[in-house]
Amino acid sequence: MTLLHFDGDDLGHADRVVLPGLSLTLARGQQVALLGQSGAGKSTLLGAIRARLDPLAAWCPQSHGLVPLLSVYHNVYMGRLERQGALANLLNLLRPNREAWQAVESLCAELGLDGLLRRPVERLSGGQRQRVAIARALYQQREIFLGDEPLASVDPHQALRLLQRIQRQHATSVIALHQHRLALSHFDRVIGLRDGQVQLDAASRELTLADLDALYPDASTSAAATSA
Ligand SMILES: Nc1ncnc2c1ncn2[C@@H]1O[C@H](COP(=O)(O)OP(=O)(O)OP(=O)(O)O)[C@@H](O)[C@H]1O
Repeated sequence: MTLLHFDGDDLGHADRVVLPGLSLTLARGQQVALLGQSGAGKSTLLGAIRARLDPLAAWCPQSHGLVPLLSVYHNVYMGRLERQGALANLLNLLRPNREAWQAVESLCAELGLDGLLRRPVERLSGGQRQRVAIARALYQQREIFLGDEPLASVDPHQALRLLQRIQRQHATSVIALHQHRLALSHFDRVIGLRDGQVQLDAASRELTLADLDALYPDASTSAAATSA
């Protein structure tokens, strides 16, 4: 079932079109990997998809969007802020309610963040912050998952585990990533951007690593990406 359709749309930013005349259809029930070299427009496309799908989509941004001074618990809890009234949120900031605490605790345990709920995010490693950002997106409990390189700062084993966790909860996802083997093995469809266009859009089972390499004109980038 069609989820959204871009029909020759110019996507970009206030003063700059990045993806001119973009045509693309996304369907429910598809796990989509979004590839392309740095600057190809992955974040721009994800932003446009997010704007169309809100409030159906959970969002895990590239910059993580965490509040460094607040605890892991509070950062994850923020995923559902808009579902509660202001007073409930304020009280929960001062003194977490037990139900919310348990839910966040069990989610964090699944992501290898056990024992860290009270720690300010500024005192976490890059990979731990990444997992907090994923936990916050999972905590949103939306139908669709949109992730802008959510697996960038974790090791390959963790990346696989986190991806499986994300996809178990979301039958539909669009995730920007640079791990080509994962794109072929754990996604239904690969969309590849290059030179402001969708250069590749195919079922992952029909693709090879060489097809994905062609999205990266810089050979060294390509070697780094495919080795993951
Ligand atoms: N807010 C903005 N205003 C104007 N131009 C922008 C803005 N954000 C990004 N761009 C430009 O749009 C182009 C695409 O950027 P985008 O962030 O979408 O690429 P990307 O594929 O996500 O890159 P990366 O892998 O490095 O995150 C780049 O040339 C970038 O400089």
